[in-house]
Amino acid sequence: MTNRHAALPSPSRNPIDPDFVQGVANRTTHRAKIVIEDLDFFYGPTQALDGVTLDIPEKQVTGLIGPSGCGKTTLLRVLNRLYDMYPDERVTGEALMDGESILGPEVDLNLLRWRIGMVFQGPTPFPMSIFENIALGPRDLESLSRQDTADRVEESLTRAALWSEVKDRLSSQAGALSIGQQQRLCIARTLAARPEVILFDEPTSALDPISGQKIEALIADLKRDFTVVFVTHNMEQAQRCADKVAFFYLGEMIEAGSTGQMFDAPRQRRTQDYMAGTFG
Ligand SMILES: Nc1ncnc2c1ncn2[C@@H]1O[C@H](COP(=O)(O)OP(=O)(O)OP(=O)(O)O)[C@@H](O)[C@H]1O
Repeated sequence: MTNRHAALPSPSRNPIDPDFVQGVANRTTHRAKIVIEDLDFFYGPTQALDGVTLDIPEKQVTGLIGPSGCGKTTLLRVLNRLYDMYPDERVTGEALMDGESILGPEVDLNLLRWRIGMVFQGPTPFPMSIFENIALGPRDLESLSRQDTADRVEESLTRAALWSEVKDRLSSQAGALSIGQQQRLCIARTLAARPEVILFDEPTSALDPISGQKIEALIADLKRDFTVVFVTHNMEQAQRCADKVAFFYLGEMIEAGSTGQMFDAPRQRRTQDYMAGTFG
């Protein structure tokens, strides 16, 4: 990796140049955990991302917003290489984590998905017990002992704010949990891998308001230890949870900046219109 990603745009450039201003807003003062550079993505002939450049700050929450079909989910799918399972999907450009390519052919995809976990829109528990849902991955992949596995299950469920609700019924089927609990179980399953980055794709859209609030609180807490990226259609949720917001439109990343700046003083007309509810 070159070190051009780590630095702010050169101060010798004209500071009123809008590209310079946007560059500063996009590159926050936090170290970038992930750097996305000029990324294009194609589903067969359909281009879904067009020249996306974005830094994801470490141990911060980054919210991806924008109207339906603008490429938010596609970007998450790129970051943990889900597209790799589909031969007609392809990406160009670069995405780096800690300076190393996520997209190169040499990347160990199992390890990558361990380091970059993903929580989907609706809960996707495995048809097995609560305990096994969490234990399955780390026990097999890290060859954990029985006790270490049990400890990891407790640690993960505690961190996902579910332990007190399920500790007396760990052998029950996960499918018997409420939908909100199932979503926290899926978060616990992701945490059990001890990832560095967690991607959430509209994590509360299938939940009732109370369950949604619990997930929001969880996201806010997780950034103490993890880098979080989440997709949301809910502007209030973006304001409550995100430190940084990136606005997408028709596959392009139009504008990114601190949540305060993006909501109080968006620079681009399309961002203003979207925030104001004029379209989308
Ligand atoms: N499997 C696919 N095959 C072809 N085109 C796809 C596929 N999945 C998504 N697309 C297209 O790619 C574009 C981006 O889709 P994506 O799901 O990333 O948008 P999004 O912003 O997450 O939308 P939403 O907010 O509705 O979830 C859209 O035009 C969509 O129709």
